[in-house]
Amino acid sequence: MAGFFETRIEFLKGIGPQKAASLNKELSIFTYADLIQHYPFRYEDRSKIYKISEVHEELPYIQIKGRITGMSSAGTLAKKRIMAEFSDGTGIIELVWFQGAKWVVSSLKTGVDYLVYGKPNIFNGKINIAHPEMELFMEKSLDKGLHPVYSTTENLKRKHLDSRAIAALQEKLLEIAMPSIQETLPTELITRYKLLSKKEAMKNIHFPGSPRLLDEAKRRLKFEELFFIQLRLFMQKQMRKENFKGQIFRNIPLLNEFYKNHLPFDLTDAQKRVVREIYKDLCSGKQMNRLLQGDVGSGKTIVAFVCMLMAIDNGAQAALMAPTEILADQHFKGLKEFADKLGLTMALLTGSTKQKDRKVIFKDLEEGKLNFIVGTHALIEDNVKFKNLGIVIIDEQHRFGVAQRAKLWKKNVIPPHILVMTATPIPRTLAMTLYGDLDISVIDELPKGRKPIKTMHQFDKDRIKLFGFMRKQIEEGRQVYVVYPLIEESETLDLKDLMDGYESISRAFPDYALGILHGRMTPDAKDYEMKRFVKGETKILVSTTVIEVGVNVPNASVMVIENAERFGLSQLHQLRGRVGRGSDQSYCILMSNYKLSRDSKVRLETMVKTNNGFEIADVDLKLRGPGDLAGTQQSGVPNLIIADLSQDAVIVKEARKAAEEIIDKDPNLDSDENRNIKRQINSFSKNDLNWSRIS
Ligand SMILES: Nc1ncnc2c1ncn2[C@@H]1O[C@H](COP(=O)(O)OP(=O)(O)OP(=O)(O)O)[C@@H](O)[C@H]1O
Repeated sequence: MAGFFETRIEFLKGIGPQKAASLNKELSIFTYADLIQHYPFRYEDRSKIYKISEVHEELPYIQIKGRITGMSSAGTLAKKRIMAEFSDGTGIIELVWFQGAKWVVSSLKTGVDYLVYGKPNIFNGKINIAHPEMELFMEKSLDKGLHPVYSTTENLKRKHLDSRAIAALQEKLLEIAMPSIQETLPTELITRYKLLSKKEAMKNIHFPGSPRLLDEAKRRLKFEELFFIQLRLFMQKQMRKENFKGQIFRNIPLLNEFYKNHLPFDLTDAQKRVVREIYKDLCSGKQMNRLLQGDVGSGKTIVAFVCMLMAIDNGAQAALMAPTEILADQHFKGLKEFADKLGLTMALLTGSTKQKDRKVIFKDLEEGKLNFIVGTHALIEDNVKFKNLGIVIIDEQHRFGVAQRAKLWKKNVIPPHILVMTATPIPRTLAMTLYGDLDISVIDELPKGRKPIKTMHQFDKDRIKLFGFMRKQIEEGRQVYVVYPLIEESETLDLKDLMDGYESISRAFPDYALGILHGRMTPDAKDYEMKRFVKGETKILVSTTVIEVGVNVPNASVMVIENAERFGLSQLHQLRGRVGRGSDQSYCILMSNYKLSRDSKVRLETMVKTNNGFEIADVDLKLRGPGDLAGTQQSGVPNLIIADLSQDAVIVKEARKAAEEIIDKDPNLDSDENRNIKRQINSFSKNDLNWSRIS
């Protein structure tokens, strides 16, 4: 019954044009497929009755049975609160209704038993339930089993469809839909991963037969959703490997010379391993698409340079793209030293490169006079053309979109090899989904002699102690960063904080030169301040987060982060990564006031507890959820219907493994056992539906 699920919902009995309009508008439900995939967001267990004496605020939704023993009200007319005292003989709990609940007073009775359902909260030291669901108690109301609760069309009052009404629609739809629900996974996978069938899963996700069946239904549907995402990623990767030839860069004379004569240190084993992995790709004849993950300070830049040499060694050009001007500039200066020693030509291209210099750069690039170029996203512009671009290295990919990555491809007849470097640790589950079509290399080792950074959390009142500590470090020859938050919405206010901070530090350190750095300064002024700090002329750099990513001043050993509670975890980790880049013991001091939200507390405690970027990323993902991780919004976190990347790491791994094995064995899904998958995929491309849609 192809097309059944594309039927518009107004054809379902009980949905007239008004209800349909409200479902369309409020819940984006247009078709049977949309409705059946409008899964409950929680379930109510109406079989258990709690004693009031057992109730505490940590419990989720609960049910209690008892009588109203008194009513009262408080507040002004506009903000009126109505309270009922509710007792079951073991204790008393308060039920509360806020404004607009006049009917409560008139409809509630004393002297009769009620079943009350809601979420217990604590208010003024007392437990209460706000806006509970209430019904007169009858034996039959103690229904066994779990009841679905759906998000509803609350805002359109007149055409309101509450959760019960939606449940009734689901019941009707399921009944007629059953014969059309097709299995989307091969039997072998269902058996191996002990999954429910699609039909069973759909039935139980809406109307669970038991808590165990509900868990299994969720697992099955999450698995399916993630499996098809992974499958698509592997298919894309496979297609690229088949269709795109890569330039072969086998000769490495310059690289050898650099390695023997100019490399300032021995590469770590992890760096060597990654260089080998990349070299293998560049000799393979296939286009490389690789993600290089390495924690802050793990030495990715030198690996990038070595890879660029591989291209230059074979007559091609290389490009390195950074997310900010400061960083592009720093890469340029760092790499120029090496380039000069090897007699290579290079240029820097950013938004502030002057027009007349641009013209020269464009010409030289196109004529092949430049071996490599470092820049910001200015490199993506259409008028930047190369003679033969062999490799593109993108630092901090998550700030560029996937689309921008694709644009770079088109800069050469044979697409350039692409290496994406990221220091922001991405939790593995997210990396698998965001970068699942890339091969991944990891630098999981810091250069020798690095001491773990000591992190401390201090309160604002400890400032005198802090200044004493900073002074001691400076006297020992080190330098200090003091970072203030700068959040766009409150930029003026934050800038004032920064200036006040700068002034109080200059009063406390009249004998030392200070620098200041923020986003509103001109590029020249920023450059001047940064240079002074790099040279060691300024001892303290008071800055906003413009120094967040990649800035490398190995002599700086103290990072003070003001209002640390206002930063996200990955940002704190990035900032901390600006110290501990040399062999000195380094410190990170997180300053905050006393009043901290629960999340801020977890963030600061995590920072104190661990230096490991991946652990930090996992906590971050749990706190914020995948869609919200810094910079990932536009870069392809898929819109998931049921799976949750922050909770479902195990299922992501299983689904990925299953997808990989299938594509390895049967890349075109031709075998009989994969026909369910193929049918499903064909239906996606035909209808352009979400990848987890039912066929
Ligand atoms: N094998 C090594 N031995 C000693 N020092 C090294 C080694 N590799 C890199 N370094 C030095 O470590 C510092 C950090 O390296 P780099 O700037 O490449 O880090 P990164 O991985 O880019 O980190 P971030 O993402 O924080 O910028 C630099 O001063 C670099 O010269």
